[in-house]
Amino acid sequence: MVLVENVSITYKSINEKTQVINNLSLKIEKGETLVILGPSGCGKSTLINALAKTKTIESGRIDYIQDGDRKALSSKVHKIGIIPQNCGLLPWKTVMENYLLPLKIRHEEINNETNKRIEEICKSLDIIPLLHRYPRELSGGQVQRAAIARAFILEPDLLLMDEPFSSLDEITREEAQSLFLKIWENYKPTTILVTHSIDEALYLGSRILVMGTNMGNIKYQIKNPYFGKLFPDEVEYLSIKRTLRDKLKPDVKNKVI
Ligand SMILES: Nc1ncnc2c1ncn2[C@@H]1O[C@H](COP(=O)(O)OP(=O)(O)OP(=O)(O)O)[C@@H](O)[C@H]1O
Repeated sequence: MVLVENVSITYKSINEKTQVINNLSLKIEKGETLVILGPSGCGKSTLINALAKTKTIESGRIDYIQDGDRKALSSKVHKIGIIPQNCGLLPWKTVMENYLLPLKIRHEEINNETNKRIEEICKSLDIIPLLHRYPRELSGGQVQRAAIARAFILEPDLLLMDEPFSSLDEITREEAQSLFLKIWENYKPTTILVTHSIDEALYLGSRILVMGTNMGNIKYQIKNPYFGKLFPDEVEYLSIKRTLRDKLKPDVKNKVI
């Protein structure tokens, strides 16, 4: 489980300070897919960066709790997988080299089991023939599938996804989302997904949060019993969609202090 407690983040420039996240508290249960929806600029990517430990928090704490053992979330201790919007693959390394690098950085032994896991994941995402290509030699959909594979090969304790499918056309996006779900079902990592798409939230999220303009304020949340499936009742689907759209309407701007 990941616990975000009273976290605040402010960006400071020469002329101003912008408080983006204000006293945010969140609990992400083990094995859930938490989707965060919120108006543009409310701080979703900032939160993902804080969880990925690439943005320092100003106050509060982010902890990882496993079997009653509570530790500060750390990329040195915990495996944090990231699927960003721009794929995040290093352009000067082949797809396979991109997969091996995070394991080498963590000093993990690359043994038969690792090779089997890589093969299994790549097979289910249909990217075996692409393993020796460079990212620039792949289509947009292939790049995104390669990035999904990289995150799962790490066997992440926490999987972070920042608008991972937003650059894809509709058909490719649906295909990548289904492949993602198929592989997610096998590993069920604790997942946080940021998206602008209500349809994507309802397809991939077991719980959906709508944040206010100044993130810290959770405006609305629902559990989604149909995640990964089609809603059995279209009227119910449209009604939930309408509610989420209403809750997403922006309120006040980020506070300049
Ligand atoms: N490096 C930075 N320096 C100063 N302000 C920043 C910086 N990065 C982001 N911001 C500001 O912080 C706020 C939150 O940005 P963030 O990218 O987290 O929002 P978001 O909710 O992910 O937006 P979007 O949905 O449009 O991607 C925005 O007002 C943005 O202008």
